[in-house]
Amino acid sequence: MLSLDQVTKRFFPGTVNERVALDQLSLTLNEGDFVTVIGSNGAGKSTMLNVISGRYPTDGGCVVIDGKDVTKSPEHKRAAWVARVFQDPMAGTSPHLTIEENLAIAFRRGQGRGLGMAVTRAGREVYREALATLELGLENRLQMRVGMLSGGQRQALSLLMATYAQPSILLLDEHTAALDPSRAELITRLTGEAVARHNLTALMVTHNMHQAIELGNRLIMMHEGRIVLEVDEAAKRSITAEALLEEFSKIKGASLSDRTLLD
Ligand SMILES: Nc1ncnc2c1ncn2[C@@H]1O[C@H](COP(=O)(O)OP(=O)(O)OP(=O)(O)O)[C@@H](O)[C@H]1O
Repeated sequence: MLSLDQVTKRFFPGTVNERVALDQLSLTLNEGDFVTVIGSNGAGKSTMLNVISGRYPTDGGCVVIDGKDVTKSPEHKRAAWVARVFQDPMAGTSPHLTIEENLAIAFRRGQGRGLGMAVTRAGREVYREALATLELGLENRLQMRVGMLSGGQRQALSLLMATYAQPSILLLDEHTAALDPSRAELITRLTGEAVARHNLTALMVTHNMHQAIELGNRLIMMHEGRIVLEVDEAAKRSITAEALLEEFSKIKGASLSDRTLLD
């Protein structure tokens, strides 16, 4: 479903500022895997997502999605397979369009151009049904402009828009970090539900240890552009935040990100 094979990414190569953000990183996600990613500051977590989405070209190795080598595919082409929810709740939706217009665009993703944001009667029923799963009452506010929604409501909508079209890979980029604790809790729950409903393959970067443990069936820890710990499905069921911290403290020179939330 997703495979990174010996992927290297350098910034400012050949200069005194050279940074190796990803160092021959290899990772495979099988269909339905949901991998949570934690690590130190500057470990390469965001860079890994950017290399998968095609935002950054690689300096070595390859990225394979659904058996297709997409290493050289630009971001807009990979958008047919890769969906992403960003930290900023404002990033995933268009504030000047209504809820139903945003959904019309998202739900037609990958079905070619033409209808754009046109809303049909049949479409409206589909949107209402999908919005009802969020349990936020948005199904009764289809014609409201998205700019009027709260950050938590917008992030819930972004999540729905990213997951509904069942992307081959869902990237979650600290997508609850900008929300207050109760909204973060809601989005965490909705994330688990959406991934399970569509049997999605997902990769989630988080600084929230509780979330990293609660969500997903596998966990990886990154440091200096490499994966330094992999927790498989069986081990993840019983792992604790304390055990993860203990593992991290064994890595020479490593400290968990200063934004880490322990509960
Ligand atoms: N656009 C960029 N230009 C130059 N250097 C970059 C760029 N993006 C990332 N880096 C560098 O690459 C390394 C990895 O950064 P990255 O943002 O991927 O880490 P991260 O694990 O997401 O960190 P954090 O948890 O602090 O957000 C860092 O040394 C960072 O300074």
